[in-house]
Amino acid sequence: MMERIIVKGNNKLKGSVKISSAKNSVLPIIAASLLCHEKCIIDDVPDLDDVKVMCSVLDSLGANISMDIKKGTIEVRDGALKLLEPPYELVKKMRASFLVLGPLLAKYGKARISMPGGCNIGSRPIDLHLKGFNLLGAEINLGHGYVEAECKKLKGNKIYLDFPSVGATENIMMAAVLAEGETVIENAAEEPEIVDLANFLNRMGANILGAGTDTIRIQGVKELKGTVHQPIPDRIEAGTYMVAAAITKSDLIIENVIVEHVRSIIAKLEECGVKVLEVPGGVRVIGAESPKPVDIKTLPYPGFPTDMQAQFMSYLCTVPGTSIITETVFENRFMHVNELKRMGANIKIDGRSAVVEGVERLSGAVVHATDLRAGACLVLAGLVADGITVIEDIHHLDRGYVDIVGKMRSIGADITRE
Ligand SMILES: CC(=O)N[C@H]1[C@@H](OP(=O)(O)OP(=O)(O)OC[C@H]2O[C@@H](n3ccc(=O)[nH]c3=O)[C@H](O)[C@@H]2O)O[C@H](CO)[C@@H](O)[C@@H]1O
Ligand SMILES: C=C(OP(=O)(O)O)C(=O)O
Repeated sequence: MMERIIVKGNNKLKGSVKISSAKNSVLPIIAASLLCHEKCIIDDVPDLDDVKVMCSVLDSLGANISMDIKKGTIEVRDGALKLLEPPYELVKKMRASFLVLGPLLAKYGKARISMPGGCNIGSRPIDLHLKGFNLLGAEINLGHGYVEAECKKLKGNKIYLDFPSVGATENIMMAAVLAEGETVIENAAEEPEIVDLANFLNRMGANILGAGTDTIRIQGVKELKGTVHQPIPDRIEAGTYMVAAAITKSDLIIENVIVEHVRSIIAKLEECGVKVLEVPGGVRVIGAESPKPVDIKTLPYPGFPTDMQAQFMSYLCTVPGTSIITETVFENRFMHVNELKRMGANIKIDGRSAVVEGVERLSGAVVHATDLRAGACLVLAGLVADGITVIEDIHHLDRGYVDIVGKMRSIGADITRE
């Protein structure tokens, strides 16, 4: 029998909850530790399935990697690899595995990796990653579902991204740190996780300027050394608990939040009438008794994150009036709509927009998580639904939320896993 999450609606939440380190920072940082032979230590790593998969990818290549879940540290050392081809079985589990391509190419001049393919939120091509590697001088061959990349020595170049892709910016940045000369990434992604990765690389001895803006300049260096790193807090996990406070009309403290990273989420909550106060190390969120509808458009950072779209939709399903949510980052990220409708939500999809009419009450139902954030949106809806919500396919949640059941229980939610 598959595990399920059971939520009983109607409890107010209270107290405080601590946010873990950012999954989307830790994954590229683990990949980046392949770039040197010395020991890299990553502290406070979140206990997530995706992090374990990334460790297995490095392990499969022959890197000496260990994860101490209790202490929350990962150590990677002596990356004398025996293999430059991560196994398909691991790559297909998680798209972020593709981020080892940049480091492998830079350090070993060669790699072979299966194409990650589509997933529930869109087709997710990798053309921008490959265009970048190509401009750095790599020869790329595609065939039989694999990408083969090879180069003698990468050479810096100017790379314009047609879209500020997070993964392409990271992959190209990791390849360029060991290339000869200067690389300039234009229209680069500006997400905080890009800055965290650049800080990690710079501490290893790389020379990267401009991470966090749309132009990143990388001067190649000969080699990198080991370092110790503490990743940034997870802004999407923080946003999810902020919405938990809003949807249940509760007063919650959310600890370990960099407020700057959640500005767009705060702006939208405040537009609804929710109070968000800055407190030392985090935020206090006080739900609105009579919230107002809002329109939301997902955009690359600093715009509203697509990874918060589903969770915010759950909230807006309970806010009287009409809200319009437009998804511009992924072409198919409304899989949660049908599940929310099973819980009594009134949502109509019109192209890349969802028109949400707030309903008086959601009703508990058996629903299934179609992807990670869809799973979170169902937990949030379950917190206020009439009766019992049963969420299936919760392995998606284990990819990206540290102990969501334990954390929600600790603030008063009636939620169990069985
Ligand atoms: C592990 C990780 O960090 N995942 C995040 C990362 O995913 P990921 O790095 O995959 O997302 P991207 O920023 O690359 O994708 C954004 C858009 O660009 C398109 N695209 C991307 C690459 C490419 O070569 N060609 C192309 O067309 C994608 O199809 C998508 O429509 O950023 C997304 C956007 O903030 C988040 O939702 C994910 O949680
Ligand atoms: C879409 C996400 O992750 P990934 O890019 O790993 O699929 C996410 O974190 O919401």
